[in-house]
Amino acid sequence: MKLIAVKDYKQLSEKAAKLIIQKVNEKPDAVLGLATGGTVVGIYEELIRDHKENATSYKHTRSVNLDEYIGLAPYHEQSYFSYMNELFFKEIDIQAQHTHLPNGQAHNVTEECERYEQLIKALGGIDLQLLGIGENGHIGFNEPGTSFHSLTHVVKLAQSTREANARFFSSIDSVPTHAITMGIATIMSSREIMLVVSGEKKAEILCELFTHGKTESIPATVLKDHLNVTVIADEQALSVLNKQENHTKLFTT
Ligand SMILES: O=P(O)(O)OC[C@H]1O[C@](O)(CO)[C@@H](O)[C@@H]1O
Repeated sequence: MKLIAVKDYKQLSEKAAKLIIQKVNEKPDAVLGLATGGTVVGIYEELIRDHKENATSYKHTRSVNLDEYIGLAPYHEQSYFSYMNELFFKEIDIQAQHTHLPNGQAHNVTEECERYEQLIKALGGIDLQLLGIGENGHIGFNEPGTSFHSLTHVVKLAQSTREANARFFSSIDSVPTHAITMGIATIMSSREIMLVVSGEKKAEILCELFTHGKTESIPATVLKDHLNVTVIADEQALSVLNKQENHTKLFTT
């Protein structure tokens, strides 16, 4: 894993956006794997700013999102469908029919998982997958213990994940209990992966990611097996790792 250390959240957002813009300029019909959550908000803001100032076009770009809650109406303000439309898609020129999320309202969620997996294949696979990380090491909604061989599937959300995401809802009871997520093998099939990590709350897990061997109890450690992963982390997120002896060996950038 290549590590890019940046000063703060602003620099993280700018750096990550720059790499996404580069990808879209190189390959206008790229398939972008997109993420939700708090960390990536600044990246979408940067991409929107760039789209308005420099006219980077997403007209031919396709997108697939990592995950979606089960049971929220698509237009519920906390559905990831709403999140993506409100915070990104409606501000750029991406075509609605080119944007994809799992359907958390499907009658048959197992079939929906299969459909989503086939869709990613039909699009030709993911060129660049953007990832955040949960405090417990989850990627997408793949909680600790998820098989590294998993494809798109239904997950029961860890209580800690529901608590972490409760800040977006009126109360913890309103946070859905289940979600559909790309599996770990689905994520790993992306040609390139960018993991963004910001803030003190992520410092312990980021340190574990770099210092721990590969283990299904820390889903993100699977990324060590991927040949093209860039981690962008800010000073606060790196604060625990920076205290480790020999940590500089881990830095490639
Ligand atoms: O950026 P945040 O809000 O800390 O979330 C980290 C990760 O957790 C999730 O929000 C899921 O809980 C992912 O979508 C995200 O990548």
